[in-house]
Formats: sequence, C-alpha cells, structure tokens
Amino acid sequence: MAATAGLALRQLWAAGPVAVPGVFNPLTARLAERVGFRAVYMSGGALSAGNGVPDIGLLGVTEFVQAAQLTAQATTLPLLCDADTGFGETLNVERTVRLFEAAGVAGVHLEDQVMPKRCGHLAGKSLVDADVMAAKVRAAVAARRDASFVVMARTDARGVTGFDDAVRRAKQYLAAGADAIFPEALETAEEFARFAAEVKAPLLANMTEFGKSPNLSVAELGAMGYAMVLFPLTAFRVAMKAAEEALKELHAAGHQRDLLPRMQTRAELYDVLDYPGYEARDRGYLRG
Ligand SMILES: C[C@](O)(C(=O)O)[C@H](CC(=O)O)C(=O)O
Ligand SMILES: [Mg+2]
Repeated sequence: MAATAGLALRQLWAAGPVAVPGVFNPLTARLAERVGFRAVYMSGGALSAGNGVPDIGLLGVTEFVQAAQLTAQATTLPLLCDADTGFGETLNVERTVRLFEAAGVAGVHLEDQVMPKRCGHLAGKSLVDADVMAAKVRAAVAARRDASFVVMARTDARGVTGFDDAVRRAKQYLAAGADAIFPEALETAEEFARFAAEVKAPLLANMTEFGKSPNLSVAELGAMGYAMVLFPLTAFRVAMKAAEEALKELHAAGHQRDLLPRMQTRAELYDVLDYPGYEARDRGYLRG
C-alpha cells in the first residue's frame, strides 16, 4: 500500500484510467471497495442533496470535512473530495486544504466559480478571473503538508466562456501548481478528446448523469488519455430512487414484506461492516 492516500491516487492514475465512484456515505465507500473499485469520491452535490439542500454552496467546510473524515476512515481506498470553490478566498483555501489533508483524504478539487456556485452542468454559472483561481491553486499547494496530497483544479469555463477558455485556464492552473485538471461539462466526445490532446496533465472526466456531457465509458475516456473517470452521483441517484419506491410501496401496503428481496440483508450489512471482526477483537481483549 502507498505511504499516503495522495500517493495511492497518483499511482492509480499513472497506471491508467481509474474509475472513481461517488460514495454518499462511509458505508457506500466500504461497498465500493468490496466491489473492486480502487478509489472513491465524496461529492458535494450528493452531500448537499443528502442533507436536503441544493448544491449551491450552502454547507460549509466543517460539514464537508467531517463527512470526508468519516468516509476516509471507513475505507482503505484513496478518497478524492469535492471542495467546491475552496470555501472562500486564498486564506480560506489554505485552511480548507489543511483540514481535508488532516482528515486523511487523498486530495481535493477546487473550482473557478463565483459564489453562490452551481452544479457544473446547470446554466447561470459565473467564473472568477483566472488569476483569482490561480492564486487559490497556489494557496492550496503552499498549504499542503504532504507534497503528494492532490490539488486538482476544476474549470467550469466550458459552459460560460467556452472551450478555448477552458483550455487556457487549465494551462494557467497547471502553471500555478495544480496536479490535475477537471474540465467540467464538456459537451461531446470530440470535446473530451480535443481537451485531452491540448492539455497534457492528469485529467479527470466527470460522467455525471442528466447533465451536459455524454455518458462515455472508462475505456473510451482512457483511450483519449483521461486518468480518472468520475461517477459522482450514480450510486446516490439509484439509491434515492430505490428509497422513494420502497417508501411508496410501504405506504400503500402497510407492510414491507414484498420489499424484503430488494433489501441488503442484516447478514450482508454486518459482513460489509466486518461486525464479526469487532466481536472477535473484543473477545480477544477480554481474554487478555
Ligand atoms: C461533480 C459535482 O461537483 C459533485 O458535486 O458531485 C457535480 C455533479 C452533479 O451535480 O451532477 C458537478 O458536476 O457540479
Ligand atoms: Mg460539486
């Protein structure tokens, strides 16, 4: 195992495209690990929605970091975290990076939107000047204690000032010290390919659903040169649909018996949690 979470993520992306699913709670991170994923993601969109608010920067850094820490503790996989706009300006970014790093995550991505930020796939976004964002990247890089902690710069320019500005900004953010680039909301496969041809750096492709980008596969994006392929809300959307359907059926029937085959069983849950391991250790400590 790599010495740090950041190093683990860097080793993965160097070895080829790595699929990074969003995990909307720590238990889901354990499921992702068990299924065979090699890295996981904490989505600001899922964290916000899961707490009943839209993804417009309402939750604060403390809430993000607390969720990140619990998630990082639940898995051995490197955890990439959404850090929105960094929760303020350069000095806030310093503190944001230190808190995420201390929480044990592999790295964060920072985006170049103004507050209130939006989901990258919605209209109505505005950008900060590229120089302002470059300063935030410099602050993030200066603040990390472990040089392998990943500072990823996301540009939302494609939907605001256009593709060429997204490329220009990506290059400026790399020059400011960003380790990787997240070009948000590219609109066609051809744009994904062109971006990868023009920006030589570890790149992340965001395959969120119902947005502006086509849902390409890890293999397709890997062939274009993407190092990481993000599925930020896939499990969340499926789980929320399942929860809604279960609640509707329970409400209508007055019992849950027909839902049992669709449930994670108690035994399956305890297995994912390694409940037997806890009991065995407890018995061992008591025996002395
Ligand atoms: C990646 C993202 O930042 C997230 O918070 O998961 C979102 C995803 C989404 O809302 O679909 C984004 O792309 O802005
Ligand atoms: Mg987000």
